[in-house]
Amino acid sequence: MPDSRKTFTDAEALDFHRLPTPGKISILPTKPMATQRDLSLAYSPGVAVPVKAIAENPDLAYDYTSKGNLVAVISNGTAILGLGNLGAMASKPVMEGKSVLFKRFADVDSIDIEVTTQDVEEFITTVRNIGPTFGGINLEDIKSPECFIIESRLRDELDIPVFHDDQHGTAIIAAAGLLNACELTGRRLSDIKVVVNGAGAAGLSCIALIKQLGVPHENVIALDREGVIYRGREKGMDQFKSVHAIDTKARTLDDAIKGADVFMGLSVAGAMTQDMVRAMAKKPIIFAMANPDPEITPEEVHAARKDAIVATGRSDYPNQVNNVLGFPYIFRGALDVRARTINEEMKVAAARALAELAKQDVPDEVAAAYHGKRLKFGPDYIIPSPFDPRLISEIPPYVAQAAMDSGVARKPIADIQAYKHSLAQRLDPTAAMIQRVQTVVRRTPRCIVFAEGEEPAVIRAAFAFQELGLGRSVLVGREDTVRDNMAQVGVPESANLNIVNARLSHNNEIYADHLYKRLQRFGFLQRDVQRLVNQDRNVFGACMVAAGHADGMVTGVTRNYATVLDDVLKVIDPARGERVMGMSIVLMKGRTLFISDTAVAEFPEPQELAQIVLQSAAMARQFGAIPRVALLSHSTFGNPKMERSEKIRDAVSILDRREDIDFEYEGEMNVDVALNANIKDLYPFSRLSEAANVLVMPALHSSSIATSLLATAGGATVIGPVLTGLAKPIQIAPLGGTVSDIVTYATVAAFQAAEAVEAKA
Ligand SMILES: NC(=O)C1=CN([C@@H]2O[C@H](COP(=O)(O)OP(=O)(O)OC[C@H]3O[C@@H](n4cnc5c(N)ncnc54)[C@H](OP(=O)(O)O)[C@@H]3O)[C@@H](O)[C@H]2O)C=CC1
Ligand SMILES: CC(=O)C(=O)O
Ligand SMILES: [Mg+2]
Repeated sequence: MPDSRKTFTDAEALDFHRLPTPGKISILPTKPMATQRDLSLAYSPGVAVPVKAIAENPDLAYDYTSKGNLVAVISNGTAILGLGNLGAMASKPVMEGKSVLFKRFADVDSIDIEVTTQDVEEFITTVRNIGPTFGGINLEDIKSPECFIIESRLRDELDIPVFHDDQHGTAIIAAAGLLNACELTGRRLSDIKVVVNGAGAAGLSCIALIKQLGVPHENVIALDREGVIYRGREKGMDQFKSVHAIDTKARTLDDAIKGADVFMGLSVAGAMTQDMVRAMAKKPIIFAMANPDPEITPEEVHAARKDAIVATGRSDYPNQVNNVLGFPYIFRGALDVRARTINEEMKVAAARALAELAKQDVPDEVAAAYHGKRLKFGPDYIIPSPFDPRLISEIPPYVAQAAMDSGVARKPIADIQAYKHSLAQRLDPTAAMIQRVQTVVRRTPRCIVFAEGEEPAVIRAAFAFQELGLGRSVLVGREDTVRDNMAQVGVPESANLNIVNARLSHNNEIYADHLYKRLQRFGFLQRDVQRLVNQDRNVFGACMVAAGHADGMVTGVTRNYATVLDDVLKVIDPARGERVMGMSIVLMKGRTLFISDTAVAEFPEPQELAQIVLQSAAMARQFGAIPRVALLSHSTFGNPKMERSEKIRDAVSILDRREDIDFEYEGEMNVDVALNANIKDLYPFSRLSEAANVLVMPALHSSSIATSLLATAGGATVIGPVLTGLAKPIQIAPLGGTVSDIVTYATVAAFQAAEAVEAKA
């Protein structure tokens, strides 16, 4: 079945996994390993001290090793998503994916382990023997009924949480969705008739949890490949299915679905038909949760019934009922109290907390995940989105509290409110920032010119930009070449990308006139500017933006920064009262820094530095930060006395004389004083209330060296230099930039254009 929703090609999925480094995870040290002394402490002989301590008291492994924040994702590949038994090795991409989601959503360190056995005893022995290494074990994609035996035995034999995600993770999310869908359709759990297709790991666990929440045993019909699981059936039965067998005349899904209120699919793609949907009760609730393709698509359901509430396991439809909403947060809460297990109380607490969260007002970041659409509790929003940044603070405290109340916490949390507040800081700021930018862009989609439109990477970026709902893309280039390259990189003809050939454009004359007016007194003849418009794609693209035929431009992949900037400045002036400058956004764990000027002014004078401070603060604000600006130097508040520091001191004095500054700034100071709260205590008169987040550098070489160093040696993500101070949004991507670099810069250009529109409104 061709998947019309897919926004990537198979080749892109493979490249994503292969490049730049194979796989999705790596391991980082948390201690310095630089000196002989470090080595003596970390390894022999220093390591002997914690070894002896743990030998005496194994619980100390939580204090002296990474155990307490480490979860193993373990599979044997016997039920990979809905793809079936494809073996341990084939399951590795999914398991790495789960590991990366643990980290991304809940800052849980996680490693995937694929066990190459389908023998239950062998699998149990393997996991039992390696179990104590971890703070918890997440079993994944192990087929039923073996998964039930494996999980139950390991839960008994290990004193850490062992959680089969496909069973309980899925059940928790499905139960949360069901609670809300019932509320929306005026149903009580005690009255509903439920059909569950798929009586495996996920299906049977969903049935158990919804029964625990109040759905009567007789009201649930379960089906497997053999049809209805009725009392007395013999074929294909086992003790786990038998528990849910009921007295019924129904034998097939067609029989069972008649008049049902709820359908839960945990089986395979295409198992449900439109006729079955039509046969259900009023306002049917349909959770088609098979992955990667559901039992029935939302389009098919809605074509058959307008009154249905539909959920799937996929991220590209509303109502994603997927265990990604559960396992990161459930383990976060469990690990933080060093829980011995994840029990029923903790699961119910998670389900109820998730259901409640969907009813609260939705923040912008969530809207971003839904292409800028505002969400409100209702049929298309019964469950929070996986990108909801509130999940990390809202779900784990309930899980932790339930663990404490039910007596399975080794280390109770004394102040649960303080714990709740600490959780948000675990999120990587990169994702939050990108989401904030995308929210604004999607709310006001803009048209962006990709000046180097014949380049394969640029074509792919333009396609991705449009597919991500960030705006319209215009490629500048010769149509034949662009189309040939589109075919080569697998961008379909139907992609609807606008291609403009500079030489053939009917606006050519307008652009040449515009340029001639600007350049005639700078040695350019009419024919010179005509040649520029025809031949220089940066000039042509910038002319499109200047004339209002596009909202912004991205370029820079094929030419050096200075040349590109020079081309652009031929066409576009600085904004009134501003200077053209570059700001780099540096994202490191727990910290976002804005560094400027990283692009233009080589040795800024005091007046220029003051202007850089003003623009940097404004831009940091645009990106969602409360600016605290440090004007950096080699010296701190006059020590040591240096000639170059005088300029910085003068810039501070200029700022001091202004009366319109509504943000914190201070200088001159060295970077350690700006960023290190302890050193800051030596200067109690400093006007920075906390560590600085905007660093204004004394010169271009220092800003450029600092940002490159952070990126290469410090592992930071650096976005930029983001160009600012031009009258129109133009962004210059790095020479040889990747597809994702180009998309990022195009998004920033679109963000600046959208902000300008919003500021005018
Ligand atoms: N959205 C989510 O978060 C999650 C979704 N899932 C999805 O649920 C599905 C099942 O996963 P899981 O429980 O782990 O796998 P299992 O292998 O444990 O169970 C699969 C079940 O589906 C049944 N089945 C297979 N084909 C059909 C069919 N045509 N009609 C009715 N029943 C059928 C099997 O029947 P039999 O017993 O006769 O073999 C079995 O009971 C997968 O598609 C998976 O992607 C799973 C976990 C989470
Ligand atoms: C989501 C998931 O775990 C599955 O489909 O198996
Ligand atoms: Mg799974």
